[in-house]
Amino acid sequence: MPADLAAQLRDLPGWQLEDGRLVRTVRLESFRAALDLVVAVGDEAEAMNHHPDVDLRYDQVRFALWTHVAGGVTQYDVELAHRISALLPAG
Ligand SMILES: C[C@H](O)[C@H](O)[C@H]1CNC2=NC(N)=NC(=O)C2=N1
Repeated sequence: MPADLAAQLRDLPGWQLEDGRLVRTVRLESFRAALDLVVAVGDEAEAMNHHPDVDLRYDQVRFALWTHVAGGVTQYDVELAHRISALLPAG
């Protein structure tokens, strides 16, 4: 767990720490938009070799980020959260 995670969370609006995971749920305009987001996040995950837990339900996607080998949240998860946030529709 990064020592300054609380401070870093201030730069990650919409994300919260839940049961040792960095979590965010987003609602998109359609299933297709949600699916496209999941694919785009997948591309980032593959580029980082760091993968989210994804729960896709119609137009809603929940991302839960944690580092398997560490059993909790690390800087990799903070970085992936920023990349996911950057992929979200504005507003
Ligand atoms: C072998 C492979 O590099 C590892 O399993 C990677 C893959 N993606 C990963 N993703 C996440 N979230 N945590 C990990 O520890 C992790 N490890």
